[in-house]
Amino acid sequence: MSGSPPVVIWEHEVERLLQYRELIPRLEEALGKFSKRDSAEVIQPVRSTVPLQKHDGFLGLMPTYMENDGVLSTKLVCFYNREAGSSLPGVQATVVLLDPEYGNVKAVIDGEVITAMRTAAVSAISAKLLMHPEAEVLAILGTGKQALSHYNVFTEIFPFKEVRVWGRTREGAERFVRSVGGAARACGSAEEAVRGADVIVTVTGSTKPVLFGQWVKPGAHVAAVGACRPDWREMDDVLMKEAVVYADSREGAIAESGDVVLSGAEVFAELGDVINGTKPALREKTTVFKSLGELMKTEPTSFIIPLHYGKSFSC
Ligand SMILES: NC(=O)C1=CN([C@@H]2O[C@H](COP(=O)(O)OP(=O)(O)OC[C@H]3O[C@@H](n4cnc5c(N)ncnc54)[C@H](O)[C@@H]3O)[C@@H](O)[C@H]2O)C=CC1
Ligand SMILES: O=C([O-])C1=[NH+]CCC1
Repeated sequence: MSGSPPVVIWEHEVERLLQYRELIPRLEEALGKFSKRDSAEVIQPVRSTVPLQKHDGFLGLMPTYMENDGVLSTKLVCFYNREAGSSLPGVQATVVLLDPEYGNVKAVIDGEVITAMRTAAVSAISAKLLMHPEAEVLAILGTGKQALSHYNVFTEIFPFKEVRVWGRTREGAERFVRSVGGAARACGSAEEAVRGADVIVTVTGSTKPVLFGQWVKPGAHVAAVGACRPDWREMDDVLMKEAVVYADSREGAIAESGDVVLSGAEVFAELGDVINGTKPALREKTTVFKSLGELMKTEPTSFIIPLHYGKSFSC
């Protein structure tokens, strides 16, 4: 096996193979394993980041090893602070799967769909655990790739009665609404989108707060996905201090989230702690899930390979 060249699996194939109904339970299991901090289950250091100063962006290196599952991979992700109207992508990713025994590369997999779907699936897990069970109104701030994957999974698995979308430009929000067949409402301001919402998803490239605590309904759940640098924000101090804060990785949130670092908010628990039953899901409180994306690019990667080979492939 070590002599075989790597297989290349690209966007359309990943799209064909990944399904939320399979991804969500596998990610729940992986989040739980990670929070046990058992090195035979998952080793995943906080992402190393290389600044791309000239291009106002960063390269993130995200290795994971799951010894018990025999899976070793790293994601390479570039993310940028783009000007309004830029036609360049905000995030680009590739996942490399290695053989842990030989050290050779087994597969190079497009990371766009994995990043979009995995991130949205983990936010959906946070909402499953932390939102009010009768939540009716979803607000999405942002209109890019993550906005679309979050719209797709949240409307697939929860019965929201209303979906509101706000974007940096009115046209962007209207374009987004048309792209999902008109089932959402474009809002003229973030405040209009957020007031009274039960669940709020922030998926912007903003480096300054776009979501303010004074707008947020008590008891709402916020899945905060953007602002993955220690000096970038999506939420203000009021919200960060009022809410109970959960994260995918405690170390990641403390090192990389400007909303956590600059507000001084405490991370109450990881989602994996809630899944493992070691920390409570405080649904009645206002909750923020701070997603850094640290976790489990490996998990979808590992099951794409057998699916690609019609289940008969052995690693
Ligand atoms: N937590 C995680 O696991 C992940 C986080 N991200 C982050 O999520 C965010 C969204 O990612 P994508 O949808 O892939 O990017 P994208 O480039 O497709 O979309 C970004 C959206 O943010 C908007 N935006 C940019 N600057 C803004 C500002 N100052 N105010 C309001 N809106 C603004 C853009 O108009 C666009 O609608 C980025 O910050 C990205 O770094 C992306 C992937 C994974
Ligand atoms: O996990 C991920 O792919 C990213 N997190 C922050 C920017 C990209």
